[in-house]
Amino acid sequence: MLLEHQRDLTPGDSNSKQVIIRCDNISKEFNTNGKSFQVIQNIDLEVVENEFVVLFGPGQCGKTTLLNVIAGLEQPTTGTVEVNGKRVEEPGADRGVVYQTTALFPWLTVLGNVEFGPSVRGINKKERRERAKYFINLVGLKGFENHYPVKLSGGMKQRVGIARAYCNDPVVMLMDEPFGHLDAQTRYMMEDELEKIWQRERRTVVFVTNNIEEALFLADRIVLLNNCPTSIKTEYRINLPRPRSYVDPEFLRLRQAITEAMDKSL
Ligand SMILES: Nc1ncnc2c1ncn2[C@@H]1O[C@H](COP(=O)(O)OP(=O)(O)OP(=O)(O)O)[C@@H](O)[C@H]1O
Repeated sequence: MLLEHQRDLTPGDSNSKQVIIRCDNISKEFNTNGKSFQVIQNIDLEVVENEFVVLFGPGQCGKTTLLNVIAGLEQPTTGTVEVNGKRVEEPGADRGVVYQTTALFPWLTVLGNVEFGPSVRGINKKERRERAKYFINLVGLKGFENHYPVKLSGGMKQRVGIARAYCNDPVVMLMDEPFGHLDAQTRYMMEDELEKIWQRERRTVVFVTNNIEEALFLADRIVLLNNCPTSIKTEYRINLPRPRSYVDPEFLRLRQAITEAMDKSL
């Protein structure tokens, strides 16, 4: 059944906004001990400026691999990725990444971690400190600038990870289950915070999750992936007003419909 939200999903159809991420016929095979294992099969995906796209699909279907290909951490076996018109061949500062467990430098403070990227890029101290403080503030960590990571909770570490990625002024944010390790209450809070941050500091986002509530809370568009080797099963434009309510009847209806669609792809 075609949901109302699945209409208008041809690439480039999103109000004619500029395409920022273009994945063209991506396939990925891993070779382990002489055996090849296909994880991604012929994915075409376009993400337009400031769009929040969620990659949603069954466990181990290949979501992280696809994100890593966009990040330049994995090379596709066939196909190409472009970000802002530039071919992706390796990781780059134009792509900020946030992972499930954020690897912060333990010997640097919150401020040191957040301004690390701009300092490597040669941004002068005054400018990078101002930027770092702005983003530390934005993620709700004002007052923790001089704390070391070991003193921070899991949620606070993820906030630092988000501030660090933003501080490097990326064109796109790539987020791989950034709240997957948090307890349920903190996770809801962080989803809410991320939505607010994104409303203030718009970026093109690709966010990986296997949590349907999280996907519906955050996405402009949910890309539902098939089981491994993964391909795009279908897509849903999520037009619910923001901030969203987890108990809104339309939210619940979509939650059920998308969950059922995913179950069929298992
Ligand atoms: N470097 C690698 N070498 C070999 N196989 C790999 C490699 N990276 C991932 N895989 C395999 O590819 C498949 C997809 O993994 P991937 O982590 O991309 O899926 P996922 O959908 O993100 O999983 P999850 O929902 O558990 O986060 C898995 O079977 C995994 O074991």
